[in-house]
Amino acid sequence: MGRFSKMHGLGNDFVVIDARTGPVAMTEARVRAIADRHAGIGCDQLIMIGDAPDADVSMQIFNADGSEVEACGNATRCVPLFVGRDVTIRTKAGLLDARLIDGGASVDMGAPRFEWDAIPLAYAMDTLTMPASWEDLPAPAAVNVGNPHIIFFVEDLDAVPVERLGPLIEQDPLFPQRVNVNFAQMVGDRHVRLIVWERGAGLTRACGTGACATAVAGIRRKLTSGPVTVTLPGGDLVIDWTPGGTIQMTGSATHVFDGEADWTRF
Ligand SMILES: N[C@@H](CCC[C@H](N)C(=O)O)C(=O)O
Repeated sequence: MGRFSKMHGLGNDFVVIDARTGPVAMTEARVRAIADRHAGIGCDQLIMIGDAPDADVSMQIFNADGSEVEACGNATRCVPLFVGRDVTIRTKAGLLDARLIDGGASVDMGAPRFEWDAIPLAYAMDTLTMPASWEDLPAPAAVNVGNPHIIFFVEDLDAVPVERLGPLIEQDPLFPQRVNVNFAQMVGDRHVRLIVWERGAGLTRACGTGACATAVAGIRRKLTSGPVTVTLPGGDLVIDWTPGGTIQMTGSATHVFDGEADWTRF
């Protein structure tokens, strides 16, 4: 039997497995079965915490569709809560520092990247105002914050057909590794509303890296300046970034329950 914790950051939920006590073989099919909300435990992402030679712990991140990815902001805030103290975390996107605060955590998410081949895009173009549009949504920005994001700043967020456009853009051949799709509306000088269609997970209640990418794109476009409050369907994150620096993300992290499961049954 293997132990796990059910956790979430603003309703973006995780099955967190402690692989420090023994290896857990995770296949794409097994992740999909565990993440299944009807026949499995149910989660947006499955997180495996392990040992790391150069950090307190390592974190592996799997989307609900079984794909392994580089970064997950909301899960990163859950890691110090899971471990019980401030931690350095080795991820595929680099080494991250996560500090516990009252009710959540603050994380240094590293420096964003803007080069077209770092997003990555299929061919060279300006990533601040992309010469591309989907239906009547023009000129998005692209940012890599460990994982790839595209951000549309819109006038009326409620009018965007997120569930129709999200998967279409996620799978567009312009994005060789697919993409997380962010729809954002400025609602104040330092306040943005955001809905995210996540690569490999679909519509989630919150996306930490999406909030980081959106705040960075808004600051680069001079629509806002940090710290920026990002309101997602699941609640608020505060994101701070100054050009040339690293991104600071602060917000809640929640432990729901602990359980045991026989992973070979999935
Ligand atoms: N929910 C996450 C992002 C998870 C990974 C993402 N779907 C991807 O494929 O890159 C967050 O809080 O950042």
